[in-house]
Amino acid sequence: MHVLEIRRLTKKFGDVHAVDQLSLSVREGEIFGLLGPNGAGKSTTILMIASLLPMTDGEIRIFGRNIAEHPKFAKQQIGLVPQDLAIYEEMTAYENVAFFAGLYGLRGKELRSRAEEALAFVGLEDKRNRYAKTFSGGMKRRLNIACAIAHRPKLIILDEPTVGIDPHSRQSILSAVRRLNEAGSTVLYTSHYMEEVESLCTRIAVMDHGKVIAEGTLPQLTSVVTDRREIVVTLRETDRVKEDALLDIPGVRTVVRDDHRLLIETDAEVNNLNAVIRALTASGVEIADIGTRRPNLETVFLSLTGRSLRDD
Ligand SMILES: Nc1ncnc2c1ncn2[C@@H]1O[C@H](COP(=O)(O)OP(=O)(O)OP(=O)(O)O)[C@@H](O)[C@H]1O
Repeated sequence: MHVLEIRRLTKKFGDVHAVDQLSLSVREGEIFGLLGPNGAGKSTTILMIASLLPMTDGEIRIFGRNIAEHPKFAKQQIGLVPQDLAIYEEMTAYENVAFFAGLYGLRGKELRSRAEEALAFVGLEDKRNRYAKTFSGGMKRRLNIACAIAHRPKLIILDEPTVGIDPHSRQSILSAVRRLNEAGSTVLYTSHYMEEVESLCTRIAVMDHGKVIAEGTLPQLTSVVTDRREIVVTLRETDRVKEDALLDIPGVRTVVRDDHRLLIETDAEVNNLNAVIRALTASGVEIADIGTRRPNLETVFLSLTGRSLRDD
């Protein structure tokens, strides 16, 4: 059964194709990852799924029903955790969750027990009476999640829920997502952190410029680049790097600068590490660290687009 089906979804902002003929399906029970760099179109896609932004073209179905024809049904099935916090600073944690649960039609005893349950889910039960304005960034993100899940939605959509928060809150959020999934919710999770998507998601769509450029399980996605390996060099500064010299080395396919790192995609069977080190030192750069790694989602993105996922 498909919880979500998107067909040829398009959103234009003037001349910008934020989402461009995007099609994908999410099956019941999945944690489906939407991975892409900033500006790929993830948030725009999610806002259209949640009926918060009109689409330019295309179709979205939730449990087989077109959301344009069944907006109320669609809304009941979805719990949206938006990227921008949607909580009230002047209300307590409990009041926030109860308010959103009320918007979804919960009342009385049921509302109270579901609100408590949602707070416990994100580990905020002992902070229930504290005002949201006193919370840390990570606690606000967790409260944001509690607000979206009290009505027990079948599809939970989280838009980059771990951006800019402390490691403890990040782990707590990832664990809450796993437990929500184990308790029966299907999850659509967007991120530009490849490590999160790799460890959390059962299936992944890689997005770039409003389109899905690859889709599958992690082994399926990385199988297209098993003949590759990545040399990751950390440098004191990348100004002096001569990309042409690196690209002349046998086996080297692409060279991408990513902040203070150089990502060099190379054929797996060619032993060219020494040649890379020689080329770098010859151009006068100082190597802080160098290593190789097997293909991961970043390699997949690099080989498909010639850019780093963190090229933002
Ligand atoms: N309201 C808007 N008006 C004009 N352009 C927009 C609007 N919202 C988004 N865009 C543009 O659409 C494209 C996709 O943006 P979107 O926010 O969906 O990307 P994203 O993958 O979610 O990235 P981020 O991680 O930065 O949120 C970008 O080029 C963005 O500038």
